[in-house]
Amino acid sequence: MSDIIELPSYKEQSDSVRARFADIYQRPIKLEVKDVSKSFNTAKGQIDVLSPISFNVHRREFISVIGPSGCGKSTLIRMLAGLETVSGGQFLLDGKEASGPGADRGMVFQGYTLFPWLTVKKNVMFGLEVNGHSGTSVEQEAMQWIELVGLGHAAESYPSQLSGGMKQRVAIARALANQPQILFMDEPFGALDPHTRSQMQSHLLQIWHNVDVTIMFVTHDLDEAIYLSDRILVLKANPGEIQEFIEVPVPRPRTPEQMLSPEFLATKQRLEELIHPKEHTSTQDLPIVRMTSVNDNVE
Ligand SMILES: Nc1ncnc2c1ncn2[C@@H]1O[C@H](COP(=O)(O)OP(=O)(O)OP(=O)(O)O)[C@@H](O)[C@H]1O
Repeated sequence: MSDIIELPSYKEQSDSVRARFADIYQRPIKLEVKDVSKSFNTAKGQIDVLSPISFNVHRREFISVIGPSGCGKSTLIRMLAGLETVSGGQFLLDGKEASGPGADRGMVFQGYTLFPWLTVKKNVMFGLEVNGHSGTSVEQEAMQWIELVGLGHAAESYPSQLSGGMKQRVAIARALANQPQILFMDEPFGALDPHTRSQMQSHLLQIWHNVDVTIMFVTHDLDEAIYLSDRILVLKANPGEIQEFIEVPVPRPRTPEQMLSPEFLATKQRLEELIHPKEHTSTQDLPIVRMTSVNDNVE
């Protein structure tokens, strides 16, 4: 008897998943990306990093962006966050052309970007004050966001007293405190150990469940992309282009146990095909590398 499990197509959706996507597409378009491209002028000449790409993101969607190294994921997110100029095309936020950074867009990076000389509470208050909030309500507002990310007990701690996961929770609180329409996250959990990373993923889903915010999340981790997202934007490199925009067929609410479900594995298989096509070679195709003497009995 064969022990190979036949996976369903990643395009197969249960009724509840299909209904969820129908609901998402009915929501207003939060972000409309129209033929946005990017080239850099370098000493060696012009590098075309992103070909014109177009896509829409609906209100309260969770979108992940994945693709091989150098395909332009960070560049795309940085342009949409207003931290990098676009070379061509435009993007609209709530129907209005956006350019430059604004309080309507928040950003969380992989590196810890907290001020080490300020407490957790003061770090979050700083973000609010920079964006024009003032008065006694700033402290209360900051505390609300700190509680939301589960760090009420650490409000008076300094960043050096926090673990990596806690620092990223403060960064999320600081970004959300300005109530952005879209939160851009660039490999925010990339520096965390696997256990903390998976805790942070569940935590982020919980935060997103409680806050009216649309999220675009860059990651290299296929499991992370599937676990978190409604849809996954898969880019290819040289130049960066959209390969596929995948609707994740895994039902919500998500739990880590779903990572072994047929629909999760089918989606992962599809992402592997798109991102690591060369790794789908048989071991017979690999060159033989002899690192031991052929006379050694190693088996
Ligand atoms: N300021 C810049 N000047 C010149 N080239 C740049 C600049 N920023 C990015 N690039 C180039 O653009 C390409 C895309 O970079 P980007 O960081 O967006 O890719 P990425 O998909 O996020 O990569 P990774 O997965 O490795 O983080 C790379 O070849 C990079 O060297």
